[in-house]
Amino acid sequence: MPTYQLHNLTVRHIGARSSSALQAINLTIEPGEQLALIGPSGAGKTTLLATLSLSHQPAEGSFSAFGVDPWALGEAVRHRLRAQLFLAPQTPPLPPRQRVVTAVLAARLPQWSVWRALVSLFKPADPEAAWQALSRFNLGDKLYSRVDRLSGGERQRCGLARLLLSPAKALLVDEPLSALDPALSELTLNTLREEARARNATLICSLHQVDLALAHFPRIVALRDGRIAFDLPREQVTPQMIAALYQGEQPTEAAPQQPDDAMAVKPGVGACL
Ligand SMILES: Nc1ncnc2c1ncn2[C@@H]1O[C@H](COP(=O)(O)OP(=O)(O)OP(=O)(O)O)[C@@H](O)[C@H]1O
Repeated sequence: MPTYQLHNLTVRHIGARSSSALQAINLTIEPGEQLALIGPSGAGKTTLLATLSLSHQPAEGSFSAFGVDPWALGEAVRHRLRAQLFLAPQTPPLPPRQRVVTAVLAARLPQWSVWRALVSLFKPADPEAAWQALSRFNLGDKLYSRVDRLSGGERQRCGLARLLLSPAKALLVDEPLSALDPALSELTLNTLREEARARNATLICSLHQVDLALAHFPRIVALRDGRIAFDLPREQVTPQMIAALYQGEQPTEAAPQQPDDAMAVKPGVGACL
């Protein structure tokens, strides 16, 4: 059963004056797949991730997650389905005065009773697990720091450490590298991919760094103006396609990277732009 199946999907933002944020989206995403969403600013990447995390109800078309249409379910059942999905937004909503350990352990709230959750606010329930998750993003030393004392990149990785503690089977990650240097970007993508592989979870990650998307992800879904421009194995993505996708835009380039495994496309994508 696919993790997601979208057919002719249209999504509109409430109150938006312009046309749909997503139009005629067709996508089938299998369990364990790892794919990158690319495309210029405003293309619809965040909207698609929000739709996949059940934050936006589609206006038209059909949508299923784990074989069911979440919007045909009652609120309580849909809420339980949400526990299977984890969206890591670009700017994680972390309470500023909270300790990092508490903020990270909050990923387990859906699994806890109200009583356990309340107690954990005062005495973190499993600091060792939080430390391990943070350490995988090179952030173990911030376990007891206050969230508002973290740098932008540290906050971003703190948000990703939450993902490691959630039991989700679909990991949705929105521009995780926007505040990270090249070495941490590499570490972050490797950690996310390892985690997804270890739990056979689906990983969908939006990226502005086209070279990193091609180096790390076997499948590339490109959006432009709310539509899928192409959906291809990375070996079939050509520099010309990338140039056309970003025509009139400037995709972000990271420092030169070595692909982590064999790939036919040379990531010299920036050169043609
Ligand atoms: N809350 C909102 N209300 C109205 N329109 C919105 C809202 N959020 C996004 N949009 C519009 O929807 C379209 C898609 O935006 P979205 O944020 O999904 O793009 P994106 O590809 O993630 O962009 P970026 O790379 O800049 O983050 C844009 O035209 C944007 O202006």
